[in-house]
Amino acid sequence: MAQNANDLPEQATLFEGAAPSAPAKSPRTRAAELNRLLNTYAYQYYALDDPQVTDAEFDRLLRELQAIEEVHPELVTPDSYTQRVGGYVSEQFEPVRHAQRMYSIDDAMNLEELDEWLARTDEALGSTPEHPVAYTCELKIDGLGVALTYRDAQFVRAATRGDGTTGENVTANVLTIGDIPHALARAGLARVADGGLGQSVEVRGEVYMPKHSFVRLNEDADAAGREPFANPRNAAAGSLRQKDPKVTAHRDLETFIYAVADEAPLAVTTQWQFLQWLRDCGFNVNPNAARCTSAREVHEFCANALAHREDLDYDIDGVVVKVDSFDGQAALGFTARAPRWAIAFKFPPEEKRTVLREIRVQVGRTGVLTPVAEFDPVLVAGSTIARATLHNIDEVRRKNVRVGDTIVVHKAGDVIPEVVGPVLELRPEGSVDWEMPSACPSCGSPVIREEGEVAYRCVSIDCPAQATERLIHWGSRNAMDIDGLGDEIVSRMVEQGLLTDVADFYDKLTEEALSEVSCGRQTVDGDDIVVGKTIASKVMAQVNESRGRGLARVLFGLGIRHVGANVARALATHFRSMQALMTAAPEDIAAIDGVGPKIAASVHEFFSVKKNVAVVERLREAGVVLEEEVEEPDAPQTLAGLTFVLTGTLQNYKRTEAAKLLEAMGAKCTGSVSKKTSYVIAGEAAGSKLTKAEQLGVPVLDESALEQILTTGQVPAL
Ligand SMILES: NC(=O)c1ccc[n+]([C@@H]2O[C@H](COP(=O)([O-])OP(=O)(O)OC[C@H]3O[C@@H](n4cnc5c(N)ncnc54)[C@H](O)[C@@H]3O)[C@@H](O)[C@H]2O)c1
Ligand SMILES: [Zn+2]
Repeated sequence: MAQNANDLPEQATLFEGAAPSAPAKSPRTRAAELNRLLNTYAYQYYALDDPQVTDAEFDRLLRELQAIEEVHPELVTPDSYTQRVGGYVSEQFEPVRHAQRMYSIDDAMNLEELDEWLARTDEALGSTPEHPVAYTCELKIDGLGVALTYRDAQFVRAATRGDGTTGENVTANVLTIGDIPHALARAGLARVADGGLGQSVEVRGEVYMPKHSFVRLNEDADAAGREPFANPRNAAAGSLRQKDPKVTAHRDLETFIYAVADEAPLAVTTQWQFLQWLRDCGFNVNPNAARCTSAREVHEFCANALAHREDLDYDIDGVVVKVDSFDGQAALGFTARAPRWAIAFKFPPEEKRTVLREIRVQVGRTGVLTPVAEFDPVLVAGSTIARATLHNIDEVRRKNVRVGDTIVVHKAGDVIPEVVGPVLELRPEGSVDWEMPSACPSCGSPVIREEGEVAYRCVSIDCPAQATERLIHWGSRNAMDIDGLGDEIVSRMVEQGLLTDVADFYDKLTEEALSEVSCGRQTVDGDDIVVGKTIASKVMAQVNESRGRGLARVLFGLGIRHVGANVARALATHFRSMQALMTAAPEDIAAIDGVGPKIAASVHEFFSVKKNVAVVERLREAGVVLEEEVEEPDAPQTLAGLTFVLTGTLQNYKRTEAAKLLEAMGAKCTGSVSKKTSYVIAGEAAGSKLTKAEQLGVPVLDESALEQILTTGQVPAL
């Protein structure tokens, strides 16, 4: 075990909220004030997907309110924040009343609180050394809770948690999420009271955005001058709660399902069995779960989860510990806002204090000036960070940070370094608000701020910073992916005139010249260290290889304003060749899903500049592929593991043709019926195979069922 949960990092004191020295208020006043704050913050968080304080700060305020109410029960009102499940129902969506309430989960902020809960629960359920109470430990996915309803085994509705009683109907949006089965798979239905027919089953889980997709989405937001999302949870919520499901479809969302509204019709008796049932039904279930029968095992699971938190491609904010047996759960029941049979062990936020030394302005490849906080290096969540983007001047103002401030930093969604805010008590005297420079720090041209835009930019065509950033961007991971092209080396090459535009990589740069470039470091004797032959040849091999990356990456790499990785892919998929895109009318570009007039205008503008067209032509001459091979997406392998036998005459298919289609979804098709056959599909005048199937009890489907399988990828309930 790499880390013991007892060694959890200490939590930094937070920067806002009631200062410890605030004059004592009456409990009633403070409780009212806390309720007001909590409601405001919750509204911004749930309704607007735009949190104004950190989760740790929010939880601290909630805890303070709970503590006051514990001592003064007379202050507990039905509408106190402690009595409700946070969340809002936006008028954008049709309201949905949940058949069973959706709850929050009480928190354990440290191991002592977790142990207290375990001891209390053990006691309530009469745990003994011979028959210890079992707990299922699961990762607490930091996403957005949703409820999915299946009727007659078919997906019919999705709703957000909302305020727990009423949620938002987001069915159309959820339909665009790839991993949600449209029909419950057979293996799971076998364990529903009447085979699933006529039953309405509501499962619950979390919609989340993978970390790598969150990073890409924010890169796109930066390229388009849109506001980035604060963390993957907000990105997921913002993406799902869209008026237009088409927008949702372009966002990468995934799910983990872990609960059911009413377990009565299911032939399972524990959470552990239930998770298997969900898998049998075809749901995505998180593989990192454990059934534990002692506090020690629960601790181990928590420590392990914390140690591996960063290896996961999704954000987790703790571990949920649940009483395993459904009978035990029923015996304990619920409070007003949470089940008594579950607890969320919350990971401490990895927040650190450091000192902001400088706000440096970076000139991006599109000329946007970005303020970047440079602070004393600190170790946060496993790596040392020393800078974080502040995005734009509005953000600098909102965060209220000044050079010289002691600041709190963390990693948003565990990945992106971020300044949380200043520790105001430690602000040095005489500090002043930071101002955007009026001239470009790279070329000295005056900077401008376009009407209605947050960004300041340098519009000088020959700005060397823009050239450098463009060249670095061309080599970046989501663009041409040229490994070994460090920022320092690129800017040296620009200074030395080796590189001016991206075509130079292919028709000008030589291994020889690259090997002589200084990499910005010096030997102890003060001599420049150069790139050298070995690295130069590796980089040039990557440059050569990058010729074949395809149109989408080229388009993204060119750094056209508003064209992020996702838009580039949409354009490449639609037009398939640079030529077609370059000659396309703006209306045709704008008509593509997820593009629109603003991007279309920007693309059109880019190709109306002669210099840009010349660079593209040189890329073509240098053998860079400017076409996109669009592969037809493979059908999801929803029938994997199933064996079919086709017999008789089908009306609309040849048997071989139908077999091919089933095989494309992962099924096996054989010629003879055995005990291993999952299904026989029988057309007209089926003979001995049908009889054999009936003898062996192999289920028989007709052509309309086949039709359903081919359209939904799932075997309909029998
Ligand atoms: N920053 C802010 O302004 C702000 C405002 C409001 C709320 N919040 C944050 O939101 C959270 C409180 O929200 P909450 O009431 O939804 O509680 P919660 O998110 O802490 O816990 C309950 C939720 O956990 C989810 N969950 C994830 N994995 C699960 C699993 N394996 N099993 C069961 N449930 C699982 C479910 O959706 C469940 O509803 C806190 O973290 C709080 O800090 C922040
Ligand atoms: Zn400039």
